Amino acid sequence: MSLSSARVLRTLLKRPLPSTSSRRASIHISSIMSSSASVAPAPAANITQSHPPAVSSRQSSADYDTAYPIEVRKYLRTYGLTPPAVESFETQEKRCLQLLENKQNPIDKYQYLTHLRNTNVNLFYRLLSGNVKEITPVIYTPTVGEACQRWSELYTQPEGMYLSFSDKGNLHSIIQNWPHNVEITVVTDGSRILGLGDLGINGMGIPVGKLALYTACAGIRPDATLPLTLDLGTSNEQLRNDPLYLGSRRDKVTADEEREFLDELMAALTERWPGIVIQYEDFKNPFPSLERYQNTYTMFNDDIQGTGAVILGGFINGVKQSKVAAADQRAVFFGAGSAGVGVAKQLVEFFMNEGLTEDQARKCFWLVDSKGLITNDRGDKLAEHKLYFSRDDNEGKQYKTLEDVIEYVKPTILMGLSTIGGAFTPEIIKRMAELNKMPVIFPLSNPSSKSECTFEDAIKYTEGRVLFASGSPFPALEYNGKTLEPGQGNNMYVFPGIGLGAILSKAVNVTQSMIYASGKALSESLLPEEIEQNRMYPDIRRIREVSVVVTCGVIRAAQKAGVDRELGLRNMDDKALTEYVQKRMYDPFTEGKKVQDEVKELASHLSKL
Ligand SMILES: NC(=O)C1=CN([C@@H]2O[C@H](COP(=O)(O)OP(=O)(O)OC[C@H]3O[C@@H](n4cnc5c(N)ncnc54)[C@H](OP(=O)(O)O)[C@@H]3O)[C@@H](O)[C@H]2O)C=CC1
Ligand SMILES: CC(=O)C(=O)O
Ligand SMILES: [Mg+2]
Repeated sequence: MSLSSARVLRTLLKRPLPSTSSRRASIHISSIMSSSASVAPAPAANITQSHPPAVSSRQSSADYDTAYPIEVRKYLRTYGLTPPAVESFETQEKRCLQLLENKQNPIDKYQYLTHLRNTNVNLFYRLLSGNVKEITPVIYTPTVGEACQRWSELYTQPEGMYLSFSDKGNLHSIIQNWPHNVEITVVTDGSRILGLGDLGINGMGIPVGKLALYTACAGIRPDATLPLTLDLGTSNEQLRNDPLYLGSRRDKVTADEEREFLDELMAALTERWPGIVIQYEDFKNPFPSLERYQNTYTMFNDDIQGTGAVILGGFINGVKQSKVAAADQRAVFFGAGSAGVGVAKQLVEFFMNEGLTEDQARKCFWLVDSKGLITNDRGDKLAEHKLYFSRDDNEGKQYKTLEDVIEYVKPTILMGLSTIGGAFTPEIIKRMAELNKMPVIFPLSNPSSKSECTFEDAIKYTEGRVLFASGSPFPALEYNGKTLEPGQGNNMYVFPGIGLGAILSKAVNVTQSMIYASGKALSESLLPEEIEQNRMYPDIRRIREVSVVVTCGVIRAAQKAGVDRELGLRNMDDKALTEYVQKRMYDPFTEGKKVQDEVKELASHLSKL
């Protein structure tokens, strides 16, 4: 494309471009009119002057794809900036997989993948989509746990926004610095990162990882995602004393200060990007913010609600195998925090749908925290979120250890959301196997080091009869001549579909019915052969098609609740809705093709002049 065409192109581009975004147009025009590598429209004036350069380059990194044909490189003005060969996707993938394999440890692999995402975003997502089972454990749990623990040590570039408590009063203005239009953000204050405790702003790895899954699993465009970390101080003294720590060295703000900050944040985000979906993640006490914002903003809490939905999905399929009726279920939850209570509440709703009254359903649950079984007469002041499940039928007796609780309750279900690795000892697992034909044992704490037991132990000590799902992945096992696949009860099966469903339906709120629908849709996404294999969760390699099913379920629930604003979707039958969702998903395999089509179309316009 010659420079003399620039004026003609400028006239042409006053019209909307045929296929790709105006972003592409701005790259093209700016790259032709000047030699600067400008990417995004300038932000409004604000107190911070410039964009972080690495963020900008991350968002334009697709332009340096070695799969682009020569004419596309010329169009993008990247000709000569990449090696001459025009590569197939297969060759690119081969190199990436080789490089990954040659890295000795998980964190090196994590760093390589971060680099790849920042230098060729479409290739990163092609690689991830084609190897989701192998790569998810590197960019998400368990490796993301270590990445967060070492974030300050390993830091090389910004990958999202950091907002500090000292920025209060200016959040609206600072948010204008983000150079892209955002459809979804994942926000954390780092105060409970997986089961690893308060990691302060080092928790940024979680929004980055979750949003990468949003793109890979639900096809939300990478540049429409905003990883957001709130620097509200940290209770982690070791971090505050670490010379490399990149956050404020102050103690955690008070609950009142946090609320004021979040009020301003929520208003600022929605003012800049009306309709933005806001996912809360890994806050130490997320109940107040969920309560406060769920009816006012398009937001949800992944640890309470997403986890509840994903366990609901697997549990519905587990019950079909164990055939234990709702009325006969007795569930012991080891851990009564956001995830424990979130999951228990979701299962209460399921038991009610199975015919129990709310009180009957609630009575099927015994929750255990760091002080033992939660009862009304335990003698301590219970946190608000524990009250609903607090028992009043313990006849004055207190049960302090998990073993004691198991002997008392004789459970059919044992859930682990405690952050205590190895808490389900061989004795506990064996006891569950004595009590049940098919015990449900879900060690759901993350990362793997915090899992309450391994898949191997669960199989060994139940003689292969366990219905098992863990939060972090475990390898498959050979047992009695059969290959057994562990279930992965991780909210990654549902949050991408909850987010995409909320975006596409333009939901004003994320209702409880939408959350429930996501779990229900997940349970219905199993293929006949997966049911045949007694799986509770679909093969993770199908996560993209599963996310479409979940998204459709969420959209239908939004319509039923009347919170949708994209009314056109109401008239679509299920097939049309599925196709609509699929069409709206970013596909890293066809991105390059779109640019090629654009080049062809422009060339054809020019030839007619
Ligand atoms: N699989 C998945 O998709 C998900 C997994 N998780 C995982 O679940 C775990 C918990 O998360 P979350 O609920 O948000 O965390 P919280 O900090 O909110 O809750 C942790 C709970 O575990 C209890 N606990 C801590 N130590 C012990 C102990 N020694 N014995 C018994 N109970 C104990 C705590 O007790 P107390 O209340 O007394 O402090 C608390 O009730 C994390 O590891 C997280 O990674 C979370 C979300 C999703
Ligand atoms: C999976 C997840 O959200 C967690 O462990 O916190
Ligand atoms: Mg979480």
